[in-house]
Amino acid sequence: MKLNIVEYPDKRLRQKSTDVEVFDKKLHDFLDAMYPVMMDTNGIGLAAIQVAKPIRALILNIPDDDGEQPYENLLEIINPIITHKSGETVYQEGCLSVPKFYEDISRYENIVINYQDRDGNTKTLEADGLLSIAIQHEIDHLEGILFIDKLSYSRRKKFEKEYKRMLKEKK
Ligand SMILES: CC(=O)Oc1ccc(/C=C/C(=O)NCCc2ccccc2)cc1OC(C)=O
Ligand SMILES: [Co+2]
Repeated sequence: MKLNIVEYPDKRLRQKSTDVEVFDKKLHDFLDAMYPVMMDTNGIGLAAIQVAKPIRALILNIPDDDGEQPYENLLEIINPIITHKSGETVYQEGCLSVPKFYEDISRYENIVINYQDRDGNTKTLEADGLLSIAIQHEIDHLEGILFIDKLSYSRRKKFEKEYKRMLKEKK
């Protein structure tokens, strides 16, 4: 199945995603189809809503020390729940649905999540660093929240102006 990335300001990105209930081949095929979409656009994280499927599923492949993203680093996180969060960290985030924009966003430094894998098995994951940031960024997508929503009023205004200009140039 060919999946295309939905880009801001498309209203579909604002939908709240619903829990995955059935862990069948259809789900597996969809997760398999998400992977090249993320990897072909230099992504490190992608939520299902970004390919127009409002289900609580996200994939991550955090680059390792030499910047590689081997397939075995792929994380498929379904129905995530954050059970612990602490500390604070700031990172310049980007998003495949908001191309060419990067902004400093504050997130929790450490989180623990419960989630299910593609077969419905419940797992627990403790994360810090880039993985923690990425998980929080992607879980926001499941609530219809984008990283640009976290900008101050003035920074958001600046973003909207620049983004509108970029959209006009694209036409
Ligand atoms: C031109 C452009 O838009 O560049 C990009 C922007 C963002 C991205 C990917 C962003 C991404 O994977 N974000 C996942 C969430 C996340 C944000 C910050 C830290 C961890 C995880 C890739 C880009 O490269 C291309 C070719 O699109
Ligand atoms: Co994103």
